[in-house]
Amino acid sequence: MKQGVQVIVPGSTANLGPGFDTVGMAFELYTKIRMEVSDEPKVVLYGDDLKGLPTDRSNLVYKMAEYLFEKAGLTLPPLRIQMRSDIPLTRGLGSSAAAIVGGLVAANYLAEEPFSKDEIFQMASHIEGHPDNVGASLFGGIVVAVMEEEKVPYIKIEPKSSLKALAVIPDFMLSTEKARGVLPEKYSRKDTVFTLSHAGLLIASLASGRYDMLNTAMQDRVHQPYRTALVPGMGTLLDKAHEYGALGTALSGAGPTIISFLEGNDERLKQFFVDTLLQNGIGSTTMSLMPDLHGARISEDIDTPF
Ligand SMILES: Nc1ncnc2c1ncn2[C@@H]1O[C@H](COP(=O)(O)OP(=O)(O)OP(=O)(O)O)[C@@H](O)[C@H]1O
Ligand SMILES: N[C@@H](CCO)C(=O)O
Repeated sequence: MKQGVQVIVPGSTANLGPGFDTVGMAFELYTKIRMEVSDEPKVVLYGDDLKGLPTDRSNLVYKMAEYLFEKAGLTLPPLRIQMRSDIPLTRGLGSSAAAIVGGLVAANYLAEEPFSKDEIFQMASHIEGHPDNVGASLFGGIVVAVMEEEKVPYIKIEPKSSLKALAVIPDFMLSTEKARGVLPEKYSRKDTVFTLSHAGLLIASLASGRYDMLNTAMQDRVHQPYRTALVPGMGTLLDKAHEYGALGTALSGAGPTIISFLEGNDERLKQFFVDTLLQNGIGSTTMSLMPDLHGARISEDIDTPF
């Protein structure tokens, strides 16, 4: 067994409008995890972003190591896990997916790689319940995936180097569980066809680099209309961001972050985002984001200070 490893995992946006539970895109925004065999179990958290998370075996990353070792039929030794993250927690930028992918990838390395990357993807998708964020975190770029019983077939698309994003992150958390709880069980044929056809156009637009189509393509009727009530100002942001230079805009994952894609300067859009949320009584911060093209990466360097 290997004695230690460091893994860097990108955060991501999921859905991009109509690609609900299907499409994810990774960003240069990272969770860093160092996992080492130790005398006793311990999780050490650095920085403000991870404040409040468990520092014992109940931490999600620790649980992923336990899960992977059990699946491999191995006994997990006590681990010391150190972690820091730039991904805001519970805001729709894939923090849980990055933790799941990071824990599995690090533990797989310690266990001498009993599982392939595709098998890790399957595990991560089933644990998270959908493949969109975990696919982007694991593989980087834009990942389109479908979840079947046994397999999770996917295709990775590389965005053009001109494509970037602007995220506005409201000053409140919204758990994925709560944001999924407001969705209906059934949809009309009209809303299903609307969303299917826009999802098709979204993938064609991303695969061909026809980003001029994104504003039309990123509309959906499966989740955003039901989640609007959870994020004051969201309706205005989705309707009007195009007028401030956005190519297309959506709720990021389960929210509350809203994300726009763009190719030019984002100053006007930033102001519009912050002002609109403020008018709705919500403070926020913005992040200019570049796509991450590589996904989770392993480093054997566990000697430099964390
Ligand atoms: N680095 C981490 N270590 C341990 N647990 C984490 C870590 N990051 C996230 N989590 C867990 O995941 C929860 C957030 O998951 P949730 O799915 O609600 O939000 P998200 O992943 O940030 O957003 P979204 O899925 O919409 O992109 C946190 O409350 C915490 O329990
Ligand atoms: N596809 C998921 C992403 C958040 O985990 C959702 O929108 O609920």
